[in-house]
Amino acid sequence: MAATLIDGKAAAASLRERLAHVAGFFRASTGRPAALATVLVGEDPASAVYIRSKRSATAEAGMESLHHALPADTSQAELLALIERLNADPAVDGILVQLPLPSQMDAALVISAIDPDKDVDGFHVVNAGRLAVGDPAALVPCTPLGCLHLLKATLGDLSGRHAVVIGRSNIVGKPMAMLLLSESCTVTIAHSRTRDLPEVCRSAGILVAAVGRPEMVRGDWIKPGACVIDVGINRVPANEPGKTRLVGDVAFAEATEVAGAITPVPGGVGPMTIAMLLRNTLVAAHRRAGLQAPEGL
Ligand SMILES: Nc1nc(=O)c2c([nH]1)NC[C@@H]1CN(c3ccc(C(=O)N[C@@H](CCC(=O)O)C(=O)O)cc3)C=[N+]21
Repeated sequence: MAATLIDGKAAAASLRERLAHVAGFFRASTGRPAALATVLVGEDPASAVYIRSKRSATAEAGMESLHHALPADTSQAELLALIERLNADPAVDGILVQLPLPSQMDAALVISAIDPDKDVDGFHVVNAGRLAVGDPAALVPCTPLGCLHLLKATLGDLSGRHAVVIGRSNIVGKPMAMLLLSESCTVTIAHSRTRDLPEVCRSAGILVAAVGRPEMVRGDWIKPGACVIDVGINRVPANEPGKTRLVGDVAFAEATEVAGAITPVPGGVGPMTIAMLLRNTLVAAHRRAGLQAPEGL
């Protein structure tokens, strides 16, 4: 029996529709749109594509997209000066500095310069700390937030389930584990050094793969009926010469024969990441305006 396909594209579309209503409410109550400032340094083509989708999603939801494109040879001091201006600008609710940054920049230092209450990526150590201690003021990284949304939509209450997260990055693995813990899951964080990784994965009712290795998770690593969330977005050579295709961290064709439900790549977690960026921007905007954000946003 093939697994249920978790349609992230559809879930993201319906979330974005709801967010557009909230954005309209915000605009009507404050007389200004919620605004997201994006910063792109250099011309990495993949980053340019991602920024374009984020900007068009922002505008489509009735929010303002303020973009700053800086040349690849921008100094760190210049970037920090821009962040200071955006921090001080009352019309800016969210600041996103697209990663990766060019090599002359220290990404951790740049992120630490962002006002935590405008840090809609949730990458600032203050937001990581807030998430870790369960402070509702936390802005939570968009990708794990999107994964959690899909898990709850698929499974309902997650409490007591065993979740295995493969990957320990600050952007996905660690915050994902924190979110699952806050939902009362039993959480295992596995990684490249984990002994008997397939066996650990086989114990998971919820398996989140965020390692960045194409199709690493095989069908026989999956517990029958498990819910599998594939965070990987890996570009690999396609059958046709010169062409590429996207695959996840999970070998989809094998996994779908075993899992109860699974996200595809593309069309799974990726679209949810962008929807959650809009969500975080609206949350930040409401807080900054002293307004109560709608329940369940
Ligand atoms: N400061 C910062 N914040 C980020 O959130 C951030 C970043 N930097 N750097 C790059 C990564 C990557 N990322 C994605 C967002 C959407 C899709 C997405 O929508 N993917 C589609 C299609 C992808 C395609 O066709 O290439 C899908 O999975 O269906 C993917 C990846 C956000 N990132």
